[in-house]
Formats: sequence, C-alpha cells, structure tokens
Amino acid sequence: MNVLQVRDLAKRHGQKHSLVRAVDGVDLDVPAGQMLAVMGPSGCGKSTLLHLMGGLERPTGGRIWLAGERIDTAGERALARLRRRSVGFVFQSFHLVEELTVAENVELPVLLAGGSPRAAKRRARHLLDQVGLADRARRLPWKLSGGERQRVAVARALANEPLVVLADEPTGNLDTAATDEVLRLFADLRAMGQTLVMVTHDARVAATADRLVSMRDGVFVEDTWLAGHTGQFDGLFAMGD
Ligand SMILES: Nc1ncnc2c1ncn2[C@@H]1O[C@H](COP(=O)(O)OP(=O)(O)OP(=O)(O)O)[C@@H](O)[C@H]1O
Repeated sequence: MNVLQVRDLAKRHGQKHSLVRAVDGVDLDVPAGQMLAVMGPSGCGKSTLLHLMGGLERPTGGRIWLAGERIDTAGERALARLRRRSVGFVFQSFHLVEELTVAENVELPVLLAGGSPRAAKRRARHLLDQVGLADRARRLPWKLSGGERQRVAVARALANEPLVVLADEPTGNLDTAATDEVLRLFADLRAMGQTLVMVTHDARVAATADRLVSMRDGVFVEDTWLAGHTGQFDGLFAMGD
C-alpha cells in the first residue's frame, strides 16, 4: 500500500515574469514503511514538496492521496484534522514550545487531537522512554542539547501514531554527534516500519534512507533505491521494547 501518492503535483508562486515553479509536475509513490530522502540544491522545491504532502500548503495543480484519501481537495477542517492526526512533522529548528516541559511538548498533540490528559501523559512517557529521554521529561527544552531537542521533536511527531513522518532538514542544526543520535533514532523508526520522508542537504543522512530522490528546479531528476546500509545506525534506543 502507498501511504503517499502524488500525481503531476505543482506549486506556482507569482505570475508572468515573476512566476516561480517551486514544484513543477512531480509524481511520487511512497509505500508503507519506506524511508525516503529528498535532496537537491537550495530553492529546488524540497520544502514545498514536503509542505504540500503534509497539508501545510495547497498545491496549484495535481493530486495528493494520503492513505488513499485525497488531501489536495480536502476542506480546511478535514485538512487540519489530518495534520493533527495523520502526519508528524519534524523541523530543522525543532519548534518545541519553550514554556512547556519536554513531557508537555509530547503530550500536546494528543490533547489537541482530543485525547484525555491521562492518555496524553501515558503516550508521552512511552515515547520519551523510546527515544531515550525519560529522565529529561520534566525539563524545559532549552536545558537540553540539540540532539536531545530533536529527539523530543521526533517523539512529539510520533504522538498520534502518524501514517507518515515528514522531516525538513532534521539534522540541519546539529553537529556530527547529535546528527548520529537522530540517525540512530530514525533507524529505530525504520525497523518499526514507520513511513518517513526527509529533506536533507547531508549525503550521509540521505545514505541511511531506503530511497533517494534528487530534485532540481521543481522536478525529480533521479530516483534511486539504496540497496545496502552501513549498519552504523542500526538501532540505539531499542524502540518497541
Ligand atoms: N511564498 C513564496 N512566494 C514566492 N516564492 C516562493 C514562496 N515559497 C517558496 N518560494 C520559492 O519556491 C522555490 C522553492 O522553495 P523551497 O523552499 O521549496 O526550496 P528548498 O529546496 O526547500 O530550498 P532550501 O534547501 O533552501 O530550503 C524557491 O525558488 C523559493 O524562493
């Protein structure tokens, strides 16, 4: 089954001489459980593609299905619901709520989706345990290292058991050691069968994916299935235990 299906997807900005084709006729199928990396030069449309697939932006052309359901034609309420429940976002600059504790950050999406405080607490405890940060639960985000903050952001993205995690430059603000922390976590997610699409500038990060798509000027120029993994990032946090 394809978690995501994209046909002739387009996003244009401006008109005539100022027309920008951020995404310009993209076709893509992302099967369940696949970890897909999208690479390409700055401005080629990677983030726009991710935003379109996550319902953060509306396309100007083409169709998108999430688990078989059209999202490009969905109404605002349906789209908001979908963003809350079916998609988990991870951003380069973490986007944690600094006034809330680590645990509260992870509880928030469960509460926003209508879950009880008890269910939210239980889910946050479970996820923080899985990402190896159970002992940081009561801290404020700024007390954590960059790698830890991004692991909290990944836990938050997983809060409502999303169909797909969309990660935009998840290691873009991290040094090598912190990048490794996040990559080990992604290896765990991959082993659990979590579908994940990530945009990255880092070839080392892309090499941990199952498949690599290269973009240029809004179109795909290469689609490569990566056969072997180094094994370097094979599971640190024993997720699912
Ligand atoms: N709101 C907007 N108005 C006009 N142009 C836009 C808008 N958003 C994006 N663009 C343009 O669309 C193109 C694709 O942008 P996008 O951010 O998707 O690229 P990217 O590959 O993610 O770049 P980067 O790697 O630098 O983040 C760029 O030329 C950008 O300037």
